[in-house]
Amino acid sequence: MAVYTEVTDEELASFVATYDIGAVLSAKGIAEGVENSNFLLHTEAGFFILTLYEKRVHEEDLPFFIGLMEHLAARGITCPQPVKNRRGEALGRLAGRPAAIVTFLDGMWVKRPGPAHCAGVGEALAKLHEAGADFPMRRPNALSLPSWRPLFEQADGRADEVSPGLARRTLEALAELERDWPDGLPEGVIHADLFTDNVFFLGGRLSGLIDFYFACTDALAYDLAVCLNAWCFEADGSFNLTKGQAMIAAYERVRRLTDAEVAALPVLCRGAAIRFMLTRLVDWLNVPPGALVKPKDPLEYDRKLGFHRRVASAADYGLKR
Ligand SMILES: Nc1ncnc2c1ncn2[C@@H]1O[C@H](COP(=O)(O)OP(=O)(O)OP(=O)(O)O)[C@@H](O)[C@H]1O
Ligand SMILES: N[C@@H](CCO)C(=O)O
Repeated sequence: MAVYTEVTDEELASFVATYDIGAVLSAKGIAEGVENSNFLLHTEAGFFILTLYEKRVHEEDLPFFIGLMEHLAARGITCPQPVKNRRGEALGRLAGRPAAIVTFLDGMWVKRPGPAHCAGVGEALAKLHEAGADFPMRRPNALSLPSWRPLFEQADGRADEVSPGLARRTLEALAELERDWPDGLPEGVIHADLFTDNVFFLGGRLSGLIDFYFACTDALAYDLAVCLNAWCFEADGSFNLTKGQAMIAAYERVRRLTDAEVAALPVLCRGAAIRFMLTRLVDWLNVPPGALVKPKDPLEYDRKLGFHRRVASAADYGLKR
């Protein structure tokens, strides 16, 4: 459960009193997520999500995230909407952290996605890319290639404690990525963390997207690589070609990939895998004392990286041309 910051009843009541959403009836820490502290907030006006932004979210980036959620919603993407306080502000401070209240989205995330869910995500991702095209703000991806070696260094020589050989495999993959990382691909707003727990479904249909706190300006096809990693592998570590096909085809029905994006897909998938392996590794080795959080397994992404390093072309992910 991700609650890093505890909030007293008094602090919460006076924070909520600055909004027009009635008094607090209850607030429960949410048993999912690893990044921020999230609470399901029930007030006299209904249900909301209260988020306290933690270590990886920089306060100066919050206007980008808040503005993006408003921009996307205005273009038909269902995502949480920041609730403004009586002074018209979407961002406040609570228990010493930056904090916001956003609207509650109905739906459930799926633990075992099938090809139809993957198709839903492919379509939603391409629509998000199109809807973000005229978003005026920019935010560089703080977790792209230049950050990976420093992240590995934060693991402080302890990678092999997690799995023998992990340090060598990671350093080899990093060197390949530093040599092969593509330039000049079509860029725009990307979600950058569209994992299964950030996509809600209602009655089999995709009903909304959440957790825009890694969103940034980067190669659009990198976002597809993140989703192929997060949605299209089986528990035994194998890549499910049917799911990959469904996701890529649905994406391309909305936005066709360029030849350069198709050629770059394998290296982008390797990059996405190492990004999540490294943040998981650092978190695995540094669980804050007393935090209610279950760190995620870095080795899942080490295995995915191993698969991508053997891939020859985008056809191995199910792209048909
Ligand atoms: N707007 C929302 N409506 C409904 N439920 C939400 C909303 N925002 C968050 N949640 C719930 O809270 C959980 C954690 O939220 P979120 O994914 O934003 O946290 P996080 O710590 O940033 O997680 P992650 O590890 O995915 O980065 C979600 O899985 C979902 O159950
Ligand atoms: N989605 C990420 C956690 C949030 O960055 C992961 O599964 O590692």
